[in-house]
Amino acid sequence: MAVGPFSEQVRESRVELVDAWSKHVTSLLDLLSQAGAITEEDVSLVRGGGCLGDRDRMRNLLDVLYSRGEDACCAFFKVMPRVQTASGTKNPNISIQPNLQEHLQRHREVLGKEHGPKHSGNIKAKAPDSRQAKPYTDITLSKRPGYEVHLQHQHEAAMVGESFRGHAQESKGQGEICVFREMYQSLLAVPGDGLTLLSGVAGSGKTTVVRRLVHEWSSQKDSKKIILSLSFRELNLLTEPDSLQGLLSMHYSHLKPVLTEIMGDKLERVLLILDGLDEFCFPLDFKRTPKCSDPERAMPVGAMVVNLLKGNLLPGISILLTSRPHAVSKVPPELVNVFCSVLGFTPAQQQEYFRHNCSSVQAGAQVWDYVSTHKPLQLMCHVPAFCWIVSTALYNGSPGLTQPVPAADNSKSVSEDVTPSAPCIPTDPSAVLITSSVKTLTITDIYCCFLKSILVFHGEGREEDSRWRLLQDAPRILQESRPVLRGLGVLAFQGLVERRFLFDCADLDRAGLSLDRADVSRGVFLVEILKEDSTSLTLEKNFYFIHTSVQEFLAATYFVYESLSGSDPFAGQQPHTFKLPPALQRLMTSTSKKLLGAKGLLKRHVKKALLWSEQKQSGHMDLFCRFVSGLMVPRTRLTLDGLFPRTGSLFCSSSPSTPSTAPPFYLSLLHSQLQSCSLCPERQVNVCHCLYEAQDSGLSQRLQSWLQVLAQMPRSEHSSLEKKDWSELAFLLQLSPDLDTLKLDAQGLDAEGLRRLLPVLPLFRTLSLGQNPLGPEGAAVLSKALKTPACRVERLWVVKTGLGCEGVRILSDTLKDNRTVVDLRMAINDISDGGAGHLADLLKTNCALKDIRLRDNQITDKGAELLMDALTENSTLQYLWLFDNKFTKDGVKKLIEFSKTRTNLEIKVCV
Ligand SMILES: Nc1ncnc2c1ncn2[C@@H]1O[C@H](COP(=O)(O)OP(=O)(O)OP(=O)(O)O)[C@@H](O)[C@H]1O
Repeated sequence: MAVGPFSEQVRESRVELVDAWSKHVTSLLDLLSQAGAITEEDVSLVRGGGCLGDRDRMRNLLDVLYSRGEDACCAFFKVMPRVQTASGTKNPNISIQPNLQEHLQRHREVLGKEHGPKHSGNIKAKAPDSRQAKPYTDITLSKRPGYEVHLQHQHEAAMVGESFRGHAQESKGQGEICVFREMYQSLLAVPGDGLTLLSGVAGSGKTTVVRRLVHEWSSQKDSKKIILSLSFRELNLLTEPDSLQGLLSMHYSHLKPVLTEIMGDKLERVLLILDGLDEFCFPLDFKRTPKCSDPERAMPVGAMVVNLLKGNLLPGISILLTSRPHAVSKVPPELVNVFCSVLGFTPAQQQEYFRHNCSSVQAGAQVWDYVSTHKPLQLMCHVPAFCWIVSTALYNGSPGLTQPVPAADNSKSVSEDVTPSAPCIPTDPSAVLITSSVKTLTITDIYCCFLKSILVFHGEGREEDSRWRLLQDAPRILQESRPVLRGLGVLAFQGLVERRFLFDCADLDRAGLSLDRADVSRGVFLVEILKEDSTSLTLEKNFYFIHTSVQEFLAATYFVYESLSGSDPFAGQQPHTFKLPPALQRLMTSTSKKLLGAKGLLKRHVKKALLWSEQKQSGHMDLFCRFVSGLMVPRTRLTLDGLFPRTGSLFCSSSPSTPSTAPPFYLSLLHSQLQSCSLCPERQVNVCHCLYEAQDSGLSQRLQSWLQVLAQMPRSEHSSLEKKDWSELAFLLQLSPDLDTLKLDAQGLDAEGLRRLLPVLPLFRTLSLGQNPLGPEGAAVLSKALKTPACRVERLWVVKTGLGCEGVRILSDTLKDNRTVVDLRMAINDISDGGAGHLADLLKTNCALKDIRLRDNQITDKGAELLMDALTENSTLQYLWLFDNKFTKDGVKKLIEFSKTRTNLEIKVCV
């Protein structure tokens, strides 16, 4: 039985509680049993056969609650306000600590316990030794006044590491780099900063920052700040209007007696944390929500949040709001005082993370060595949640991931009598991964190993077994896990289709995942994959996958499993459309199976999945498709041997060994998707990620050729780039965090090619794209890149790119709002006086450009006049190159004279 603050309060306030609540004992019993906090047996025990009075029944109830522990006592305090509202009685003061300081001390203790450091998902993690005493690895953040939004239509996994690119060189315009301690100090300062918005991709550590902040504050007795912390996941459960006062007193019942005092004259001391805006399912209408400044007035929870963020409710408090990037734009920029981004772990912090979170220093070093030599992996490891997934996968080591390496003698004999597909097993499992580089590592490989390691090593009663015995037994364990994995897959897939990330007990039941069943190892597994959402605002249990990428992986596992088994993964997944009766559904499936055959059906399903993701331009299916592509590789599936049905010679009749690429039909499906011009650039890059996961054999050669192009090396005879697919280059560039300059002069790059590079164009400081047929359409693409809020382009070199007057017009319009480009080179573009006029308009408002080069552009004296006129209003331009244009002698003279009048401006012209 867990004793905590609520149990203590039940014990200590026994007399007051009996006095005040005996007359409500029947309602309390009803609500507590509905909430599952007490059992039927408890209820009859409390009633005592019907002959007891209210006070005795109340005493019995308190005894039962105390014996049931902290959760039951907490439930008791939560149902109290409901009884109170229903009966209309005034709340009896149950406080035993009338003094504000004592209440705040108690509050600190409660929050401190709730926000204590948690070990990552592994419930069987060993007790931390002295090396692991540090529960958090420091994380890198950036901080700046104001607001920043990210590229839309991009899966957040694709944005991983992008923020670091900008900061590697300097932090100009991107905010200053800081660490947790600085953020902690500014958030706990009195008075505070108003609204601080903390943005970061999934798993980047926002909630961990919140936990650490609250935990450290709880032990700082002299802190003047009073922290109140709520998560949007909890707020989602408030379907009925409520007042802020009601909400807080329900959430923090121990603060109830002093809430009015806190909300009265202590507002500048309050820090309200609202965690996970992206999960909030109610609309936030900042324009039309009625203003409300009364904390006692009931309103829908969306209106409450709007009024809090606008400062109508509790004016003067500080707020820390956390969100994934895609939801940041829900908040109007003018309300945000400080914008922080979680950049994640730097390589040094990753190394430190592995040192502290692997079972030994040596294991940590090996994992780091491996990660640091695999760029795609290292890029993903900027995100702490990936570090955990990667270290679990790598450390536990699944030999299925790689080819066998020469095994130690003693292990060789062991491996020989394992299943035929099991590879040799060396003495140290991690060594398999660390030493072998036979197979390219994909993200799917990592997730397969992660899942296998949890299933095989983390089950109840497995710790005594040797790792080798367990690995030998893995196919059996995986086969036995099929039902539970299928259930998780159904849940994950359905959630993905409906964009749902929180599931209730009914969802779990429908997926056959009832947690009540007495299957211990299955329970343990579920606990590691599905986290219970310990909401304190209602008593309903909710669950979410430990990380969204794990949900996406399990959805893909389910999808591929069903497709390989000849079933339709989409069956029953269209809740809003007409559903066939199950018998008819089965009949149709078996008929199409006969007509199409297993191979035809599989083709049909994967095609549908790819098309489906293509239609979801939001990108939320990107990672799912990557995993499906990875799992189409028979060798990758081998890591989860025992789980997938054996497809025999379905797609690999000619191959005696397990194929290490996806079947040809699948690869050609991806290639034809890549050719499609209707796909948006981000989706096209994702198709390349899919090709990478599917182990397309030509991809690595083509990437090598792209590297030669980037290095401006003469194309080798054996170059595999007969036809350039610019999406592949965009893919390659996404994996290259160190690139600062994109130099693609004279590469035949046209507007369509440039469009495919769009996701990466804004990331570079120098874009050198001269001598390419870009034309005005290309200028329009560049314009989109320059409009991206995260744009870093400083030097835009588009010499001889066929821009013409129209292209210059498009670029000039965009540059009016751009603050990053300082150097614009557009010689030999035939821009004429019309183009010069557009640039002149630009110069009247732009304060960033320092250098413009316009050699050989058919500009006459008229164009020169327009430019000089505009330059009288511009004080930032330092160089204007006008060689080889069509000026008269008079025109040249005027330009030189004008230049002399400007000390900071040099105009170059042929004399
Ligand atoms: N500073 C840290 N030190 C060690 N581990 C960390 C740190 N930050 C995050 N982690 C690990 O990453 C996991 C995910 O972190 P967290 O839940 O804080 O991310 P998040 O940004 O809130 O994600 P989401 O947007 O999905 O809610 C944690 O469970 C923990 O294992």
